[in-house]
Amino acid sequence: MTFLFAGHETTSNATSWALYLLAQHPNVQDLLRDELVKAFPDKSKFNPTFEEINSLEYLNCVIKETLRLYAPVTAMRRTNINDKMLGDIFIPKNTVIDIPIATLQRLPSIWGPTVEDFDPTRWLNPSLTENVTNYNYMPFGAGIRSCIGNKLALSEFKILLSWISS
Ligand code: HEM
Repeated sequence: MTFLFAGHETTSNATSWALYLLAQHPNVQDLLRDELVKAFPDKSKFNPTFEEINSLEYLNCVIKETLRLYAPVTAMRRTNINDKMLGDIFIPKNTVIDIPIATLQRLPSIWGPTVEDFDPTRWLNPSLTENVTNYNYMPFGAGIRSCIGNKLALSEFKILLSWISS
């Protein structure tokens, strides 16, 4: 049941947003299609391996940027089990902490003035991603309870999008 709920809605939601963004940005769609047609010239033989689908740089950027702007899981909740200092803030034991994934992924202080833009190439530009870490870009969560289906989801998402876009 967990796999059904955690694995179905999230990936279908991400794919829908990717298609919406591609429809809004035909230039991105063209660049993606160019990469796909080059990698898989004969669509009737489209059956990529894990390595092949993950070697596509622009596709990877489109996926990362979609998950940044429209994180399917918008927030996570944790309860700290011990008293803790976070910088100079004291967090007492048993405090419920919300981790706002979607907000972190749209903070101008991290992503700069183009934060609201759908710009897959930001992932190729170190000056636009220099402040990005696993703790402010985390569509699959972070730490030991992060998404167990991460790699499966990314492969599924990439294959679906490639099939539709090529
Ligand atoms: C784009 C697709 C997906 C996204 C964005 C996503 C995101 C996440 C996030 C953020 C968490 C942590 C939630 C929390 O701790 O409150 C999580 C946990 C989890 N995900 Fe995913 N997920 C995706 C796809 C999948 C798939 C395909 C599966 C399985 C087939 C899956 C199975 C799980 C499971 C079992 C957990 C709980 C792990 C644990 O508590 O140790 N997810 N996911």
